[in-house]
Order: sequence, then C-alpha cells, then structure tokens
Amino acid sequence: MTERELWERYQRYLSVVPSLGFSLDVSRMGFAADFLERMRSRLEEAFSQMEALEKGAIANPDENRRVGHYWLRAPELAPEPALSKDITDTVAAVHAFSRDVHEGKLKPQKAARFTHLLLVGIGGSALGPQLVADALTSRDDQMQVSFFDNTDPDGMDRVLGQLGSKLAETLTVVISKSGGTKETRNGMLEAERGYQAQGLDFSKHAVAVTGAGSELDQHARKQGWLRMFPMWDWVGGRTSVMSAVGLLPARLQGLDIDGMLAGAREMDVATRQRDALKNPAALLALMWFHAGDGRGVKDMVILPYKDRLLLMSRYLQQLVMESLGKEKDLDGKVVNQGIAVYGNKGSTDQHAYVQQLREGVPNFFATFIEVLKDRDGESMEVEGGITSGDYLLGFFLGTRRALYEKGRESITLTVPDVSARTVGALIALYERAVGLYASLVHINAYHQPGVEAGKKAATSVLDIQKKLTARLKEAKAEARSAEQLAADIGQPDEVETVFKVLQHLAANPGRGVQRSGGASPSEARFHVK
Ligand SMILES: O=P(O)(O)OC[C@H]1O[C@H](O)[C@H](O)[C@@H](O)[C@@H]1O
Repeated sequence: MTERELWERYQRYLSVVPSLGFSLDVSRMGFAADFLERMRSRLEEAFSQMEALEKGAIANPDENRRVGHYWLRAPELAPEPALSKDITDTVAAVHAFSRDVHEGKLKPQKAARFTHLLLVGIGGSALGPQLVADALTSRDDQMQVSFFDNTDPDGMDRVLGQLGSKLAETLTVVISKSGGTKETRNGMLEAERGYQAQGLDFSKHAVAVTGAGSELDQHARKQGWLRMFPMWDWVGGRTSVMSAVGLLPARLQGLDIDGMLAGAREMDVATRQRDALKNPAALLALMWFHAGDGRGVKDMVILPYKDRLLLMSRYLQQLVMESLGKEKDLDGKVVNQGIAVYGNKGSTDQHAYVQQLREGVPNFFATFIEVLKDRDGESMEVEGGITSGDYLLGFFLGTRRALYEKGRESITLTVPDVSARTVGALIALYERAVGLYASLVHINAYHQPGVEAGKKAATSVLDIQKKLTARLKEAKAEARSAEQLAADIGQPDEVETVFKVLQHLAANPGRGVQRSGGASPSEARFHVK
C-alpha cells in the first residue's frame, strides 16, 4: 500500500476516545476488507459474555468466581450494594490512611514521619504498583517507593542497603491476595529482620493488603500491624491494580488515584460499545486474532516511545500471558493458547533489537505507544527548529515505516501524556481487550492452573533439601556423592535435584556443607563442615 493509501486506511479504521484524547490506529495491520464482518458474530458473543461478567455471572468457572475488576472504578455497577460499599469504603480508607501518614498523624516508631514506602509483593501484587509508580513518579512524590518482588536475597539486600537508616521512616506494605505466596512471605520476614537489626519493631511499620482470613491476614492481626486493607476473591491478582493493591501504594506515593480510576472508567465506557470501530478494546482483540490467526502464532512486541512506560511490557506480559496462555479451552479441549509479549522502549530498542524486527524472523506484530506531550514546559532545540522530542517522534515514525516496508504489521496507540488518567485508561483498555480476546478464542482468562505446577515442584525441592540436610548430619564427615545421597534419602531418581541443592548449599556460607572431589557432578562429594 502506498503512503497515500495508508493515510486513507488510517482515517477509516481509527478508533478514537475523544474524552481521553486517545486513539488506536490499526491501519498497518494487513487484515482483509471483510475481516471485521467475518468476526462479527464471534465478537457479538464476546460482548454478551462480557456483559454477563460485568453483571456478576461466574466468569471464572474453574474457581467458581465472579470477575469484578470493572466495578472497582464504577462501584455502582457492582451486582450487590454491599460490594459497591466495600469498594467505595476502601477507596475512602486509602485516602484517609494516606493523609494520616503524610500529615504525620500516623508516625513510625522512632521517627517523625514516614518518608519511604517498601512494597513487598509479587506478580499481580507488584507489577501494577510498579508500573504506576514508575510511570507517574515526580519531584512532588510524598514518599519514595522501593520493592521486594522476589525471593532473591541479594535483591532484598540491595533495596535495604539503599534505604539504609531511612528504614526507620519506611512504611512496609505487604501485598498478597492469597496471603500464602512464599516469595512474599520471605520478603516480609527479611524486611522484619531489617527493621530488627536497626532496633525497630516491624509491626509498627507494617500494613497488609490481603484477603480476609488469609495466612497473612492472621499473621498481621496477631502481630498488631498498623492496618489491614482488603483484597476480594472477585478481583484477580493481575487485574487488581485498581483495588487497594494498586491504590494504596500509589496514594501513599502522592499520586492521583482518583484520576487513574476516572481514566479507567472512561475507557470502560468506550470499550462497552458494540461497534468494533468505536471500541478500541474490541478492535485490539480483533487485531490480535488477525495477527496470530486466533492461535497466538505471532508475538506481541510492545514499544512505548516514552521512558515512563518502560514497564508496560512487563505489566502486559503478566496480564496477557497469564490470562491467555492456557492448555485447554472452556470445553476442556487441548488448545495451547496464548500470545507471547515482550518489549522495552523506543527509541532505545532501535539500538538493540529492532534489527531483528525489521529483517529477522517475522513472528511478531508491534504495538507502538505514542505519547504526544514531550515534557513539562518547553524544550530546547538540539538543532535548528528540532527538539529531542521531535527526534523521538521521528524515530517512532521511521521505525514504524521501516517495519511496514518489510511486511511487518503494527498497531499504534496514541495518548496525550503520561498522566494518572492515561495510565488508568491504558490498563483498562488492555484488561478489556484480554477479556474479549479470551472469549473470541473460547478460553477462561481468569484462572492460572499452570502456575500451580511450578509451585508444587518448588515445594518438593525444598522437601528434598530438608531430607538431605538431615542425612548429611547423620553421615557427619563422610563425603558422599549426589548419587549416594539421593539413594540415602530414598529418591534415587531425583539425583539431579539432589546435586543442584547440594551445589547451592556448598556455595553459600553458614549452610554447613562442604564440597570436595572433582568439578563434575559425578566426582563431587559433599559432607557437613
Ligand atoms: O497476591 P498473591 O496471592 O500473593 O499472588 C501473587 C501472584 O502469584 C501467583 O502465582 C499468580 O500466578 C499470580 O496471578 C499472582 O498475582
């Protein structure tokens, strides 16, 4: 297609949400003229399912749960008054609590004010807060935010090292919907130890966001933590950023959570429309279907041309891949669905992987995110009449054209700025697109059975470790091979796991395990020190 023809196609298929200054351009996706028509009845069905979901139907059949994240920004739509009240009460509680913290009414144990925030959580209990914190941070932030989002000891040391004596002014928010996630439990214990090391009582600095009655909830109550905020079973982790999970840290940071909710709410209104061309989420879902043939055969590459949106790809990775990556469809048929998501930011990518995107395996479609506002205030000229922001636009348009010339499809989202409203709107757009796409391909977007397999396997590794430690103590100074030790604990087939566990123990001080013998796994010998 010529540039002139593309201009016509751009205008024809542009989906605009005027109140948000948002537009979605799918003109560089090569769908046929009758594609939208062909998808019509499937899309109608997806809309009907979405409508039922919003009215409170069990949209997550495996877990027998309702799916209510849209109610979080429109509490009046919740199917029962008690739910609406829970939502509005929680937003009010987030505001009131944050005000008390900012005004110093709620003080840390040994300092005048809380100035820092440490968020402990993982997956849906961290990615949304991280995206929001990074996208919207400014000099006006009321608290500096850090994260424990893994069970990596060095990662946690690094954060605690950066906080240093500021830990005395740090409020720790432990977030876990289930309240039983081990990485988060470990983060909590490591944070507690950090406070203790500075002579501080953790409970006087700790807040929980979790489901009522969960392990974390019980622990926090027993220890007398400062406060508990609810997490409901009708909100999935990866769509929880507009519950207390995302609102509390954002409000504590000093961000405009009402703006974020309003942006999401407006996007929700736009994405409830049944006319695909007026509904950017429907159009997006259709484009994913077109690109990947409804089977996810092409990867989704997210390229925001704005540093503040760097974490979009990580956020979308969970939202899209955990929702759509499913072995079975709703009838139990094996379908192995999903769409792989990755990305970084433009124009930085241009100096990294755009080479492959243009010339390498054509196994992807790109999603450009264009932000119209360059910065607060005016820009200097870097050469006659040209600013750094003009260059950013130039690189974006240039890359998009270069991809198109090689037959690589792309979608472009345009937003006016990176504000709370815009971030709320983008999140809502993708939440809806994922839900609609899941209906198009007939899968449950709201469960994650695959994640459990990895968790169970991890638990069995730790059981092996416990048995091994006991066995090594019995064997005292006698150096034994992984093969022997695996047999000793009655799990000869687990020899590789046994070796990996021993290798790890021997590599770390204080674990009491010494490695000797040769460098290869079969020559290595282990004994207690
Ligand atoms: O919030 P939590 O219950 O601690 O869960 C944290 C995360 O862990 C799980 O493994 C799920 O796959 C994610 O969807 C979830 O967001």
